[in-house]
Amino acid sequence: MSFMPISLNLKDKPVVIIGGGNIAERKVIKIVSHGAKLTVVSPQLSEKLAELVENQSVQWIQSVYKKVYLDQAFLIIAATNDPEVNLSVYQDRKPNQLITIVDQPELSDFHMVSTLQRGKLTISVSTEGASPMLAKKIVNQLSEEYGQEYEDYVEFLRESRRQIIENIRDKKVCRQFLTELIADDVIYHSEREIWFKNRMQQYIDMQHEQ
Ligand SMILES: C[C@@]1(CC(=O)O)C2=NC(=C\c3[nH]c(c(CCC(=O)O)c3CC(=O)O)Cc3[nH]c(c(CC(=O)O)c3CCC(=O)O)/C=C3\N/C(=C\2)[C@@H](CCC(=O)O)[C@]3(C)CC(=O)O)/[C@H]1CCC(=O)O
Ligand SMILES: NC(=O)c1ccc[n+]([C@@H]2O[C@H](COP(=O)([O-])OP(=O)(O)OC[C@H]3O[C@@H](n4cnc5c(N)ncnc54)[C@H](O)[C@@H]3O)[C@@H](O)[C@H]2O)c1
Repeated sequence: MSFMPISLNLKDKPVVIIGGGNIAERKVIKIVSHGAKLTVVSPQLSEKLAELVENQSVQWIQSVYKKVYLDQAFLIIAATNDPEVNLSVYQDRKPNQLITIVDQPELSDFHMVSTLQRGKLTISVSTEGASPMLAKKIVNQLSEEYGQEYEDYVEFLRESRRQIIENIRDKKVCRQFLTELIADDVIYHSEREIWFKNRMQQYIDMQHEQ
């Protein structure tokens, strides 16, 4: 079996995590940063999770696991330290609910991946549970090649692409210009906005001459 990587928009989506320990904490911090509506079900919470509950970033149901808590969930994470409880969460889920069981990668519908974020650029690495540490190591290596400068660069690409599509009618020319934008010397160009403006003018002039 192989897992297909996709990017999820979790804004305001209900996510339920069973268990409030170290592993739940790591998952919660990532999920909250993507705007999900998170509920943690657990008799106890780690210190950091308690802080998130305190500042209302996360809702806490102070209880042991019960099936009813899964009702509204879009995603479910079974993250207790009791394999039997994690397994019942798995068995109780509805067919349209996606679940991760932190101690059973092969039963899970999805895995959290190791990611490098540079603004709108996301690089994700997965080993499907074979070695999360290797995933992390590869991300660390990539973080040197794709430094902070990519955040501004990808913003520049987004805006430039919008302008190109708006102003250049010929699809082939459009593609040629878009390809020029991803050359290495553009990434590190100190005055790339000016370069882009001039280049755009050249393309527009060529368009008028035809
Ligand atoms: C990517 C990352 C995201 C995140 O968790 O946020 C993540 N684990 C991370 C770190 C990490 N996890 C573990 C260690 C200790 C070293 C070790 O044991 O290897 C470290 C290293 C560290 O902490 O530095 C132990 C571990 N992890 C799993 C098991 C269960 C098992 O294998 O049975 C055990 C053994 C439990 C035990 O028995 O002790 C299972 C899963 N962990 C996953 C994701 C999913 C598969 C992702 C993939 O393979 O690519 C999957 C299947 C399910 C899931 O949780 O979604 C995050 C990357 C770090 C980062 O980027 O910061
Ligand atoms: N996926 C991963 O990345 C990863 C990494 C390391 C370990 N693990 C696995 O994750 C498990 C949890 O690890 P941890 O370090 O977070 O453990 P932990 O002991 O810190 O936390 C366990 C949490 O589960 C809660 N809990 C226990 N029984 C419960 C129940 N019936 N209902 C609701 N909550 C309940 C506890 O109150 C506690 O908050 C480990 O047993 C291990 O198998 C997974």
